[in-house]
Formats: sequence, structure tokens, C-alpha cells
Amino acid sequence: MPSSSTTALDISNLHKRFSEPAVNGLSLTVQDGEFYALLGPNGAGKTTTLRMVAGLLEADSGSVKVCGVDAFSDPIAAKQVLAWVPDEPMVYDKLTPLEYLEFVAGLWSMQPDLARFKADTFLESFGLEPHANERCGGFSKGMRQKVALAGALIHEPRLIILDEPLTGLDAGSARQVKKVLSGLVAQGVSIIMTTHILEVAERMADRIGIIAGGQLVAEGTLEELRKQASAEGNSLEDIFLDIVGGVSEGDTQPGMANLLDEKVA
Ligand SMILES: Nc1ncnc2c1ncn2[C@@H]1O[C@H](COP(=O)(O)OP(=O)(O)OP(=O)(O)O)[C@@H](O)[C@H]1O
Repeated sequence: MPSSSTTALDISNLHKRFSEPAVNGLSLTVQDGEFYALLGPNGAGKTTTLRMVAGLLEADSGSVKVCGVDAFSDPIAAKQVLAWVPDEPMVYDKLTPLEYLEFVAGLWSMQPDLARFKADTFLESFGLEPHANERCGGFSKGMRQKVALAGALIHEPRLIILDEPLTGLDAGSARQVKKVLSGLVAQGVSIIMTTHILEVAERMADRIGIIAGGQLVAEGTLEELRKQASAEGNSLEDIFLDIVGGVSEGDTQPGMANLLDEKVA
């Protein structure tokens, strides 16, 4: 059972190697009700870390605790308190959003009345109400993303793990998703999210962790990061580029420059 610990996520000395080390002794914590943004250049190990936390990839060593539950020795209990939303979410084309959400709620053995209430609430929050009874097969990528996100949130997880949740969303959809996430954090839910949209991390995150080469190279509030960086400017972009340098790992392209072109509402 989850403990009453105030730590929603406790990652300690996590390692994962493919042909090269992808995650190399990473440790970080996310407190209850905290919004934590995980930043890093391409190939830094962000997705690999989150996949291990979500129980989708076996770690070589280290430990992960989700709301006090050891995710490696008790993965089912850990999965009950977390939500995982990958960057390419999957929904069933032949189901309508309402059917999909009721199906997912059924997998969690939720009471039908509560499931319907939660489904209606999310469909409204994500502007999907008018499409509640249309099949997902005809939906745009952004609409499918919002349906998948609603499905991941319906069982009232205490820790939400999001990998690039805003990629591919238009400004209006991004705003809807950000509003839902902020509302959940205000209720005490914890979020760890990867993003290349630094403006989102700057605006939404309580704390920001920067990883490079599979290791946490900086962490703190925006103010704390400002003090750690020697950047002349003081935007998160300046701090980020100062800390990780301007070049992505294994990449000859300028680091975040192309990604920073993405703008959100
Ligand atoms: N299944 C895999 N098999 C082999 N190598 C992998 C696998 N998954 C990830 N890697 C490698 O591990 C390293 C970290 O990848 P990861 O996807 O975690 O980075 P990331 O920080 O999420 O990058 P991005 O910002 O581009 O999504 C990369 O070098 C990647 O090529």
C-alpha cells in the first residue's frame, strides 16, 4: 500500500545502459503536489528514465519509489497510483471518447457513476464534449492526445508522468491541457513532465531538473537555477544553454534552437 510519505517520486542512483549508458546514476525526488519539469538535450535520458519509473523498462540498478511504493518490487501497486502518458499516446479507433474512457475506468474497477462523471468532466475540460460520441478513428492527432490523456487521468492517480504532452497540440488545446494539469496540482497531485518547450517549464514548474548524459546536472526553482548558472540573461533558455551547452548530445545540430521555435499560448 502507498505510505503517507510526502514524496510522490523518489528516484535513487538509477542506471540503464543500452549500447552506451542512457541513464547513469540519476537521483531526484518529486514532492506531493509538486510540478517538476525534466529538461535536457535530445538523447539525455529523459524518456528512458520515465519509462523505468512507469514500469515499462527494466532498470539495470537503482531504485524508484512512487508514493512510498517500491516500483521495482511491487510494480502493480506502483502502477495503481501513477499515470503514464507517452509522447505518442494510443487510443482505440473504433471507440468513441466516452466509450474509451468508460473502458479504461472499467479496467481500474471504478464505479460506473464515478467513471461517467470523471469522463464527462475531462471531455468538457478538453473541449471534446461535442465529439464524445464520434469514433476516435477520425480524430486529429491533438484530439487523440487529449482523449489518451483523459484516459490516463481517469483513475485519479497521485503521480502523473508526462512525456512531451504538449507536442502537436495547437495553442487552444495546449491551454486546455495546462489548465487541467494546474488544477490537478492544486488538488495535491504531483507531476513530472519532460518538455522541450522551455516557456512551459518556466511558467508551470515548481522545480526544474536538467539532465545531460543520463545524469542530473542541475536542479532547483527557476531562481535557484539562475544562481547556479553563469548566464548573462536570466530566462530559462539562457540558463539551460549555459548549463548544457548549445549542442545536443550525439548531434551536430544546435541544441534547443529549433525546439525553442515552438510556442504555446
Ligand atoms: N530502446 C532503446 N535501444 C537502444 N538505445 C536506446 C533505446 N532507448 C533509448 N536509447 C538511447 O538512450 C539514450 C537516451 O534516450 P532517451 O530517449 O531517454 O533520451 P531523451 O532525453 O528522452 O531524448 P529526446 O529529447 O530526444 O526525446 C539515447 O542515446 C538513445 O538513443
